[in-house]
Amino acid sequence: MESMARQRTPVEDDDNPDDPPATMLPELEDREWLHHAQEFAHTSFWAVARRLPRLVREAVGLAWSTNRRDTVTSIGLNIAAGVMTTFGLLATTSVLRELFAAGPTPDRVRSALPALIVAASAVSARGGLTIAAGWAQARLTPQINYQVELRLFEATTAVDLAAFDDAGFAEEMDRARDRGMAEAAWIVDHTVNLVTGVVGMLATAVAVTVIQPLLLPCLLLAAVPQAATAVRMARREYLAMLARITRRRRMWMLAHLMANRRTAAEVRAYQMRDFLLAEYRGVMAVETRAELRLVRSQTGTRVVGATMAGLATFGVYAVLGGLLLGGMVALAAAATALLALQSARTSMGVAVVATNSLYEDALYYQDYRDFLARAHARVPVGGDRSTDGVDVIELDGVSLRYPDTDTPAVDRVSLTIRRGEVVALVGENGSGKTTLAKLIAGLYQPTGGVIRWDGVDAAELDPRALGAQVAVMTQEWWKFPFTAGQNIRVGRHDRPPDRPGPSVQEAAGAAAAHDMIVGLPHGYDTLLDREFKDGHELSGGQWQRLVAARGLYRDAALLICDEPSAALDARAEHALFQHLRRHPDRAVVLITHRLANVRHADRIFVLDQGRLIQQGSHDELMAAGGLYRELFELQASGYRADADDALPR
Ligand SMILES: Nc1ncnc2c1ncn2[C@@H]1O[C@H](COP(=O)(O)OP(=O)(O)OP(=O)(O)O)[C@@H](O)[C@H]1O
Repeated sequence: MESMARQRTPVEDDDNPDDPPATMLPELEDREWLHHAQEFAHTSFWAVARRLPRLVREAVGLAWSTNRRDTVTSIGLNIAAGVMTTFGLLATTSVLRELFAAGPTPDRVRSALPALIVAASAVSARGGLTIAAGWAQARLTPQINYQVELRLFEATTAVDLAAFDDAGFAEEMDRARDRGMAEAAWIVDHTVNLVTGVVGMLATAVAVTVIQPLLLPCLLLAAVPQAATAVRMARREYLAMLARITRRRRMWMLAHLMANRRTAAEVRAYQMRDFLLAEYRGVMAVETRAELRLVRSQTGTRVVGATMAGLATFGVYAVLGGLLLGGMVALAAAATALLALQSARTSMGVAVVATNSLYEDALYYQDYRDFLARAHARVPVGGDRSTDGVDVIELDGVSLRYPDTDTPAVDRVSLTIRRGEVVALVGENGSGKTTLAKLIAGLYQPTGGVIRWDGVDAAELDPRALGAQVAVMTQEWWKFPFTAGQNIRVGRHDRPPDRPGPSVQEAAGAAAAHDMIVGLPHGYDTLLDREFKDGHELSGGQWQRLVAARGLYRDAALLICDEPSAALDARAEHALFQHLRRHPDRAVVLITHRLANVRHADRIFVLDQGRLIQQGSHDELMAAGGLYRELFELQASGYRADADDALPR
C-alpha cells in the first residue's frame, strides 16, 4: 500500500499528456452532449455574431417571463450607466480644455470647476447605476433557476412511465438536467453583459464623435487587438476543456466511488483503495499537465495580444500626434480620447467574452427547451371519464413491447380480475409478471389489445382518477429519504380527513412495521437517511415492511403486490399475508416466487415468455400438471430436503 501511496507530483510522468489512461472505460467516452461543444469550437466568431439577435431575443424573453421588473431595471440601468459614460467623457474634455487654457492657474481651476463637478457627478452616477444594475441582474439569477428547474421537474414527473425506457429520452433528460438547465440563468447574464459592453462602446463612440469625429477610427483600431486576444483566449480555453472532458468525467466517477457512503462497504470489502487511488493519480497527472500547458499557452497568447495592443496604441498616439500637430484636434480633446480608448477597450472585452459565452451556453439551453417540448408530448392525455372504484378489470389480448426490443414482454394476455378476489401472477424470471402488473395498474399503456374497467376502455378514463384507485408495492422500491411516518403517509399524502382508511399506525401494524418504528430513536419522526444529521438506516427487510405499510395505507380498490415479502422474515411475511387475504372492497394482484403464498389465491395465472399458459386455482393447476406444478414441487422438495438434512442423525 505504501508503495502505491508514494507521493508523486502530478507532472512527474512524461507520457503524452493527451493519451487517455490505459483503463479508460467505453462508457466514459465522449457522449452525444459533447457535440454542441464541438460545434461551438468549430464555429467562427462572425458566424456566432450573426446568430446573436435571435439569442438575445431568447434570453430577454426568458428573463421577461421570469421577472419583468428586474429585467427592465437591469437593462435600463446599464443603458443609463452608458449615458453617464458619455457625459463623463464630454465633461472631462471641458475640464481639460479649461485647464489647458491660457491664464493664471487659480482662474483656470475656477473656470474648470463646473465641468469638474459634472464629470465627478457623472462618474459617481455611473458607479451607482452599475451597482444597481448588477443587483437587478443578480436578483434575476435565482429566480430564473427556480423557474427553469420547476418547469423541468413538472415535466419529468408528468411524462408516462414508458418514456423512461426510451434511451433517447433518458439521455435528453440527463442533458437537460445536468447542463441545459444550469445555462438558462447564464444566457441571461451573458446577454446583460453583452448589452453592457455594447452600450459602453456606443457611449464612448458618441463622446469621441462629439469631441472629434476623426478620432473614431483610431478608437476602433486600438480596440481590435484586445478583442482578438479575448476571442482567442476564450476559444483556446474552450478547446482545452473539450480535450479534458473525458478525463474529468473519469475523475468525477472515481471521486464518487471513493467518497460515497453507498460504495464505502464494497470498497473496503474488496480492498479497492489502492486500485482506486492509483487510477485517480494516473488521471490526475495527465489532467494537471494539460492544465499547466493551457496556462503556458494562454500566457503566450496574452503576450502576443499585449504586444499587438501596444503597437495599436502606439499607432493611435501617432495619429493623435499628427492631428495635434496639424491643429485638427485640441490638446484637451486628445487627452480625453486616450481616456475614451481605455473605456472602449474594457467595454469591447466585456462584449466579446459575453458573445462567445452566450453562443455556447445557448446551445446547451436549447437542449433543455427541446427536452421540455419532447416531455410535454409524452404526458399521458387519457380520457375525461371519472371513476371512483372498480368491480371488474378485463384484459383482452393485451400486449406490451418495450421500445427497441424484438419480442413482446407481454403477449396477447386475456384475463379478468374481480373486486373481492386475490389473484396471483406466477412464472419464471423474465416471464412478464411485473410488466403485466404495471399494465393492470395503468402505469404502462398496452401496445396491443385493450384493458377495460367495468366495461370502459381504461384509455378513456381520466389517468388521475384511475391512478387513485390503484396501490402498487413495487419490486424495486426506493428508500425515500423521509421520516418513517412520511414514508407511509406519502402512500396517499392528499387523503382528505373524511376519507375512510387505516391510520399510519394501523397500516404499519398490518405490515408488521409498527413495533420496529416505535423502537427507532424518534419513532415515526425518525429520518430514514444516514446521510442527514440524526438520520437512521433500516435493514432491507425493515424497509420492505415500510413499503408494504405504504401500500396498505393507500387503501386502494386495486392492490398490486410485486414480491412484497422477498426480504421479510417468516414472522413478518406471515403477518403481511394475513392482511392480503380477501377483502370485499378490494382486488389484490399478487406476484411472488414463494408459491406457498399463492396457494389460497382465488385464481393463479401462469406466465411463460409473456404468454398466459395456465390459469386456475392451486388445486386445479396441481391436478392439471405443467409449469405451475413443476415449479411448486421443485420448491416444496427443497423444503423437504432441507428439513431432512437439518434433522440430527
Ligand atoms: N424497462 C424495460 N425495458 C426493456 N425491457 C424490459 C424492461 N423491463 C423488463 N424488460 C424485459 O421484459 C421481460 C419481462 O420482464 P418482467 O420484469 O416483466 O419479468 P418478471 O416476470 O417480472 O421477472 P422477475 O421474476 O425476474 O421479476 C424481460 O425479458 C425483461 O428483460
